[in-house]
Amino acid sequence: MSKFKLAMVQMAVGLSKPENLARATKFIQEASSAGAKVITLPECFNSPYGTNYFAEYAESIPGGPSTEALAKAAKENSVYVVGGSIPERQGDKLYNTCTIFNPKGELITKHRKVHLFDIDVPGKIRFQESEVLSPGDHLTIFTTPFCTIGVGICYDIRFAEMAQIYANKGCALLLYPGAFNMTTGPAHWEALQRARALDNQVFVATASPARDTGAGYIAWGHSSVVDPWGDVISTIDEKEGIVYADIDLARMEEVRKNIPIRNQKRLDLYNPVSVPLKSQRKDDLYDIHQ
Ligand SMILES: NC(=O)CC(=O)C(=O)O
Repeated sequence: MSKFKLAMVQMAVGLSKPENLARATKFIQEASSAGAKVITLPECFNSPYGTNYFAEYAESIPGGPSTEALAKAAKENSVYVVGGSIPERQGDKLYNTCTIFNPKGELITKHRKVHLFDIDVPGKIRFQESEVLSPGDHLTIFTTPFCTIGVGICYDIRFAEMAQIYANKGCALLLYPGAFNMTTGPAHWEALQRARALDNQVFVATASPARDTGAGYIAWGHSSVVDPWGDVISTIDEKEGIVYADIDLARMEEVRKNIPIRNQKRLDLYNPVSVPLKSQRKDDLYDIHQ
């Protein structure tokens, strides 16, 4: 199938976990009714985003109320659900984790944010996820009947090498649940999506929480879908809503044919960042769900 509808959910996230889960479920139903086959929630959709909240809202995966709600919603609506992220607890460690469900409601894989959001922009924003979270150690790819999809969480989008590996491994779509803020959002959010799309001639899509100006961390919003030409083909402002896009793989092939950078790389002059050869990597570096 070369065409399918993608939905990126920009939902309000508050202090009540049950209300957040009910909202996510309602949005999944709505997107499915509109014909979406792959539905993505925002980063930290079950909890406010903040290092002071992660431990309180953390769950084991699977087994917690958030993954149970997503499994049920995926099954009832017969859709792929890319569950934004939730704080995950395993042993004495916490992770920022995206769970991915198939249309039978089965958890097929999960992505733990591999690049933790540790920044300090004086006078603007200081955020140190590593004070409470541990980083993941896998890149995450899953296959659907529509296309192969690579997953990153928010800050992961800043790392071009990761996206390039996904593209080299056959991903046509990169999904980044994310929560940029009022400093980095206007400056970098769209530029990074367009950069990753242009570098790799793939579709790139983001899902942010809706903006809550009363929150400790104010999300930028502006969930979007960018096509392999670098055009923003669907987007939203800061309020709640769903961003839909028809992902047409023929468009990707056309762009790749028109501007064939993939066949023009001077690998004799620079090392490929992708390490697809088994001999060059640890066997467990990638979590690829076929
Ligand atoms: N919240 C993040 O992980 C990333 C972010 O806001 C940024 O890179 O800017």
